[in-house]
Amino acid sequence: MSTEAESQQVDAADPAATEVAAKDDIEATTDDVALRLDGLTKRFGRTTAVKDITYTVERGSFSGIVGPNGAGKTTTLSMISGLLPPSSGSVEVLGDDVWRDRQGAQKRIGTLPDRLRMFEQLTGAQYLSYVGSIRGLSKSEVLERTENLVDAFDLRDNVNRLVVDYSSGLRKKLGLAATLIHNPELLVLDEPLDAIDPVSAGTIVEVLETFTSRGGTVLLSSHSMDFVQRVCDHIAVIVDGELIAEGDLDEVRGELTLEERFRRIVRGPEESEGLDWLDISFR
Ligand SMILES: Nc1ncnc2c1ncn2[C@@H]1O[C@H](COP(=O)(O)OP(=O)(O)OP(=O)(O)O)[C@@H](O)[C@H]1O
Repeated sequence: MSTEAESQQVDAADPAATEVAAKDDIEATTDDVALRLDGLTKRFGRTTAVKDITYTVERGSFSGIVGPNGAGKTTTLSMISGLLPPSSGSVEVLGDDVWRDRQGAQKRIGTLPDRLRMFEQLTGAQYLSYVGSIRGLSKSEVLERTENLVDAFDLRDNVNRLVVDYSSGLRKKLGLAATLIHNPELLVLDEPLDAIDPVSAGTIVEVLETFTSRGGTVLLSSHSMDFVQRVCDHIAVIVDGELIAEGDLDEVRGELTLEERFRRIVRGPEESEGLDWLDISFR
């Protein structure tokens, strides 16, 4: 018997060693998880916007949440980011309970909320510097990272203009750049490509793919099935606040395109009904 095999046999007979090995296994598994939702629920008065969602996102993955309008995507992402307290259930980011140590968790998360408020009278560069400084970066880090982000998000031509003059797409790009300035481990992005032109979308996807290739994790919501299908390796479908399908892209869509699968899951009416009067073809 080899020395290694002998030691394995001895370890297997030793309860303490077995316990250590089991603990290592659990830690290895926990290490692979970026986000764990357990029974996450949000009620607004009589409306239950998010119902008992249990969901796990692996570290390094590019995960997409899809669902019809009002399904509960924004509410879910807001609870994950520490912006909206859950009614019940828990959110763990990289092993830490977000709602037990919100500030600690937020250091590890970069958030692009649904309606991002910005300081309108700052220039793009000043806005990034401001976000960097409240994130606790040194002056030199702020300067260096602002420069890098301006280039990465192709904001050079607009960086000295006031935010108030930015278009919706430019605001979104600036907001996305700001989510990265503190080098987070998890990005939580609500509709990141909303109002973004195709060229800028390509730029953003490149940045996000670089982020995941270096161990970061992305969780985003989107109404664009094309985009989700192109970039996400894991998908969750939420309807009426409930998680009704999740898995790898191929598991969720099967033989169909994601858009077809989504339509079947959500069962929207194929045609608009009751709008017969909306017809000018014989005028
Ligand atoms: N602050 C609030 N007070 C009351 N109801 C709310 C509040 N925020 C959200 N809701 C309700 O919760 C449900 C889920 O809303 P949410 O914004 O999370 O959906 P969504 O999937 O992001 O929708 P969309 O795709 O249209 O952005 C909706 O019925 C919405 O009206």
